[in-house]
Amino acid sequence: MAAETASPLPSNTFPSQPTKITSIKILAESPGLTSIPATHTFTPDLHGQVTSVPEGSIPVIDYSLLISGTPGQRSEIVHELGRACEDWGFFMVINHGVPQKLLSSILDGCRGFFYLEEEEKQEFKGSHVLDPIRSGTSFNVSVEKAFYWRDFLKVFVHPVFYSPTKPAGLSEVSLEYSQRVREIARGLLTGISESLGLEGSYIEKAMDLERGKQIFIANLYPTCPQPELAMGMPPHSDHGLLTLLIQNGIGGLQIQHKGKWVNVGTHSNSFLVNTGDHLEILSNGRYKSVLHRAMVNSKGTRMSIAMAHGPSLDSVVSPAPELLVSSEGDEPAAYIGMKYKDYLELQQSNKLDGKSCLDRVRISAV
Ligand SMILES: O=C(O)CCC(=O)C(=O)O
Ligand SMILES: [Fe+2]
Repeated sequence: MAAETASPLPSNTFPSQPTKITSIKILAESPGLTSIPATHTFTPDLHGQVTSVPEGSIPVIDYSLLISGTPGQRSEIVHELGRACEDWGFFMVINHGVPQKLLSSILDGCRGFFYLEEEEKQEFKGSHVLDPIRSGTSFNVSVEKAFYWRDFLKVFVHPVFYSPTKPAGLSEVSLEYSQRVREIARGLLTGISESLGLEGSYIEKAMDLERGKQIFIANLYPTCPQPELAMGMPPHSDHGLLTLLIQNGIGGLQIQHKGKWVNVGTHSNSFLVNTGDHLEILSNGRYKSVLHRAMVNSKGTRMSIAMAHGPSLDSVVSPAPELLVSSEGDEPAAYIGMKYKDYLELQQSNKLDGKSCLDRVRISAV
């Protein structure tokens, strides 16, 4: 693995640092750290050009209108959802009904996990992509050339609920949070099905959401002495259908929109939602999976919690046949079918040669 072949770091620059970095939090807490290791350095142009979108241009979906609005309000929101998925692959959800207290509690619980002693976290390390609890650093260390300024905890919370047993209380809060967020994701997917001209329950049934995979991902991005040379999480798209994200009031998420990186900022009491690879496949490319990345800063530790909602592991995901016929004639399928489980394994493998997993299932136009 690249992490094991990295050359030792000069001891005068990084005083008390182990050669193999297993926690960015520990590294960031090293006394007198003023620069970052070569293993974690990116060339500045990787940050690319960033634009700030004018306030109000990121789509906002009022969830309460989707669930309990008048028929007219509901059809308006379904239309807005479709536009948001098509134009951005990203939107904010407000009036979702999850109490602010639960959002704070889950962020506190995850902070508690990251602040456990390193030895205590060892039992939750995991190794395989299908291990129900995994924690560690970076993104996918087996295939990366440079490492990211990020520690993470990844837990499967549905169809079987798992949780680290420490810190006390995390498990209960995580169960409640997972259930509430899953309900919202299902409500949104009902609206998204309708926006595609399908029955409301289409995605629910076709993707077997009763047994759908829900993955809880907590990210910790400690303060970084050289944020312009580091990356919290590289540009990527999420597997699955929809990811719902919250953060601790410190921004860092950027999404790609019309070829430019856009700062998303912080929006208290709302979920930031992005469409995933399997919605792109199911919709035959109408709703593209959005590229996004996380930047770091020198001012404060950032935390985010992403909740990914995918099909059941055994679902074979391919374009919905109903979307391949239109009044203008037949539309060819643009993706091959692949079992969700196989997709996850392929994504984490080193068999992609720098390509995205989506490229592997996309049928290129001849
Ligand atoms: O921390 C963020 O804002 C992004 C997290 C993310 O993209 C992920 O966990 O997949
Ligand atoms: Fe992501």
